[in-house]
Amino acid sequence: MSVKVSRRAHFNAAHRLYRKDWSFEKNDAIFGKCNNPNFHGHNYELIVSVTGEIDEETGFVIDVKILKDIIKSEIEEAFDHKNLNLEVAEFKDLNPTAENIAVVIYNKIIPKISPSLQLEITLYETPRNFVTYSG
Ligand SMILES: Nc1nc2c(c(=O)[nH]1)N=C([C@H](O)[C@H](O)COP(=O)(O)OP(=O)(O)OP(=O)(O)O)CN2
Ligand SMILES: [Zn+2]
Repeated sequence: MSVKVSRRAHFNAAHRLYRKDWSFEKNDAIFGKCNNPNFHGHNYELIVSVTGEIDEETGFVIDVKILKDIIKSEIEEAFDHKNLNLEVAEFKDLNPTAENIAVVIYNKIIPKISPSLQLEITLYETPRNFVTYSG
């Protein structure tokens, strides 16, 4: 019996969408107000979902306390109240779009959970814009 277990989390972060190898004009044409050189911020809402078989002894797919601690150490402590472009190594040369942030989050969490479990990341950049990545 396969069940999906989810944990919500959130972090606030600043970012700028642009490419260093493009002119300001080209970045402006592609990324518009998201290319503001002074950055802008979002209240990111994160849903981390883990799917797998229920353990017969515990009744858990994964203990949500373990999931909570992984999200805290791997994501919240690394991203919350940070400038993603300037302060988070993964985005030094990677545009911090919602898509790329979701992939980075997936890659940080996947080594911390059992290989028998499937991981899915849903990231809301705004209440209306969200992405989902599952490897
Ligand atoms: N595919 C993507 N498109 C956009 C991304 C992204 O990460 N992936 N990001 C942005 C901006 O960073 C930002 O999210 C845009 O915000 P905004 O347009 O203000 O979004 P809202 O939902 O608040 O806007 P509405 O006014 O409600 O439409 C842009 N594109
Ligand atoms: Zn933005």
